[in-house]
Amino acid sequence: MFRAQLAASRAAARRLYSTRAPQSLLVCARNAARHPAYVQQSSLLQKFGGSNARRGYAEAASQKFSRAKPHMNIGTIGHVDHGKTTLTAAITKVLAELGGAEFTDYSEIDKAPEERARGITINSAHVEYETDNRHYGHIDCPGHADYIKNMITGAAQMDGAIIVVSATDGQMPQTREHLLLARQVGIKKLVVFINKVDMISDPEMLELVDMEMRDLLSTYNFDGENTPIVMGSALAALEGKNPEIGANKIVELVAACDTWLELPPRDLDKPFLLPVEDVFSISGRGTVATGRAERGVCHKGDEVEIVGLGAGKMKTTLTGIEMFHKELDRGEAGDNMGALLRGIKKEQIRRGQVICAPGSIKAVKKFQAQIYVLTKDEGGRYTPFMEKYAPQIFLRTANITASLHWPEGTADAADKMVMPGDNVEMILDLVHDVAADVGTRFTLREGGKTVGTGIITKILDFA
Ligand SMILES: Nc1nc2c(ncn2[C@@H]2O[C@H](COP(=O)(O)OP(=O)(O)OP(=O)(O)O)[C@@H](O)[C@H]2O)c(=O)[nH]1
Ligand SMILES: [Mg+2]
Repeated sequence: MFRAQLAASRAAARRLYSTRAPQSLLVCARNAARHPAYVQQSSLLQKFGGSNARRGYAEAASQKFSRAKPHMNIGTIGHVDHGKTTLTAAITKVLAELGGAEFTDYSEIDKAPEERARGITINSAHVEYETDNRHYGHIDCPGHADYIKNMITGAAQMDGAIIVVSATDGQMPQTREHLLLARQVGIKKLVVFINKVDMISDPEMLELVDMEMRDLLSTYNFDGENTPIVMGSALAALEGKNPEIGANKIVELVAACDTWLELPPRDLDKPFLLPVEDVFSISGRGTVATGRAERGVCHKGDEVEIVGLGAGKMKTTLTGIEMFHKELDRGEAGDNMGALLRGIKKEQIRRGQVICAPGSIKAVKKFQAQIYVLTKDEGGRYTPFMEKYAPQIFLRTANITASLHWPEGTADAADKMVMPGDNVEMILDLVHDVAADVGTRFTLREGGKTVGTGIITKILDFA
């Protein structure tokens, strides 16, 4: 169905193009011709991330606060029942009293709405709050599977997280699994909240949990030594009792987020990258590649590189930038643009490649990735697969066959099955090279349906 859609939108784009002045660099194919991941990404972005969240904030802020605070997406992660939702509610409560949030009660957070991310249903609640320095979007998921899906698909990308661990249990399997996933999806820093201290009378016990958590953080390559650890009771804060372990600790926790968690670089500050969606040849002017700029800024006259699908490192110059049939001197992340390329023939560039700042991204042929395999209810496979399974991977606008293998040293690799619903780390061997980095997300498709989603954790082979 997607192919048909794509063909139709391209045809529409061509028709539109043929009715325009030939000088026009066009960007007509943009909407429906976009990679499905793009459609998802942009709608999700609108919903949770980027500009809309900021706009939403700006609207709220215009009534109360200054508009100038930077935005950051965080969330609560950790083992089942350790108090993630209670803590989320408590943060909104305490900050509401300080004028930086609207109180969202436990029950409202826990009946999280369903969101669809690339065919995967994720239950997640989003709340917002702000401190003196920042505006936060905060995500809490009701179930372990939802955290896994959310983190791998980036349905609501977390730039940092609060890992909640109950003082009564200490670290548990999902504490570890969420830490590993946080590492895999590129979260660099975490803050720890040791919860339920109201149930512990022995201070040595708390010290033990503190030490254990620092060790565990270091095991997963976080800065265990310096990570702030706050001990308190989310329930006390939510119920407005014992401020010394309740509200005061929430204030301390939020201050730790403000100072320890680092703001992600804005898309505009990253090196320029434009995934090529379509290519046109415009008589008298040359070759134009169209697409939606993913990150960075470009200017007319910039030197750029074409990467992926056997391009090597083809260098060229951006001789024109156009949006909505107007010529511009500058394009930036989020723009649907046409890029006129000097000395490049139409046959030399194609959908699936990227146009980027020279040296900013490499073409890869083999990588390791964390993959979530969709269940049949999510539209995925009915049956398990084994090593050497070869689906199509959709990465930005590229569509490439890849074969899956277990990492070296995996026991019983030849017999090991991957079941729908599994979260696995595997190696992908690509038929063609593609521009990609650690942290790049992709989907796995087979017979026209999405069967999985993944994020690159390690590059193993460059083109
Ligand atoms: N005594 C005590 N109980 C707490 C505290 N924080 C949370 N709880 C209780 O622990 C239970 C689990 O809390 P939740 O906030 O639902 O935990 P969760 O981590 O969101 O759980 P899942 O979403 O199911 O993984 C609830 O019964 C809470 O009332 C606390 O500080 N002290
Ligand atoms: Mg919960």
